[in-house]
Amino acid sequence: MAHQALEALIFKHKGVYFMKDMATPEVIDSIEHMEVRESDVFLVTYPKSGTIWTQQILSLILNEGHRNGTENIDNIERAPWIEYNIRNADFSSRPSPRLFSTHMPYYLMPRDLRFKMGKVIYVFRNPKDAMVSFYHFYQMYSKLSYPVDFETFADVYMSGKVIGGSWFDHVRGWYTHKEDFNILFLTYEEMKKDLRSVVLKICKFVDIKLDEKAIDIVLERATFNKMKYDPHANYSFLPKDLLDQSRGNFLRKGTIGDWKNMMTVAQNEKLNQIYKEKLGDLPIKFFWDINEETAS
Ligand SMILES: Nc1ncnc2c1ncn2[C@@H]1O[C@H](COP(=O)(O)OS(=O)(=O)O)[C@@H](OP(=O)(O)O)[C@H]1O
Repeated sequence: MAHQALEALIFKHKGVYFMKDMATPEVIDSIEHMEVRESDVFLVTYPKSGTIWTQQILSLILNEGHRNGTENIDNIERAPWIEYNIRNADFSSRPSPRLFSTHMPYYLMPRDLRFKMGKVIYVFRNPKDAMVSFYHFYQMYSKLSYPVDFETFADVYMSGKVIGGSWFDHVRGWYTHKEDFNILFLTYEEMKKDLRSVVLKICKFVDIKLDEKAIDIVLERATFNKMKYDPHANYSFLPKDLLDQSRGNFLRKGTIGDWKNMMTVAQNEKLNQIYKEKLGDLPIKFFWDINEETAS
């Protein structure tokens, strides 16, 4: 029953799951033909992997008005989702450089990106923390008629029947097709460990030169505590009938290793096994705990 409640929120299209009532197969299919500009930046993530954090960083890097607080633009408007265009933004009339967000797999992206037009920033997070964050997100998701327990959620997540599909397929797909795109890979964990280096990497990738003072402002405004209370960044602007943040916060804990407080030994072993089967051959390393010195 609880499994059914979760599955009722999504629909499957071309091998991956989307939020019901928020996207249609026609819109998703049309994205392939979207015209891409050289200066476009597509932020791609599996859900709960650092999307809104990176949206904030990119908004700060690309817009002086965002850094000095003179503009009044929500990050969802600045970096609209291409598959969930809830504010009906007219993508073609947006000034450059345009910024877009998406949770889509590589094979549904605009075709022009394959010709190395535009830039892709792919941020991924270890699958255990992404799962725990996702579980808490579902508690706030207003379309879910009653709370789902963690055991059920972990089951559904590991089978990939959640928004965005399987974490394992998403990461594998993007990682093994990276040569097809002009792409920068980042991890949530490296952002946590050394945000300055990540911000410098992003600046280089998007070809923006900022002085030290501007970099410091980006770092300061992208901290967890600053973002938690920044109405342009914390997604409090989402309608309550979509996400009810009185039941939790989008900016919840913002750390590495919270999975240890939630997952049972059996769940952890099961996830490790799936990881080994699906990604064991790839040279990907993660920090699984905030105190780890080197990724494993
Ligand atoms: N500034 C900053 N620092 C550290 N962590 C941050 C920050 N901003 C967002 N977050 C954490 O990112 C998690 C939400 O992921 P997403 O933004 O990808 O969610 S979504 O896919 O767009 O729904 C969610 O993780 P959890 O706290 O583990 O739930 C957020 O807290």
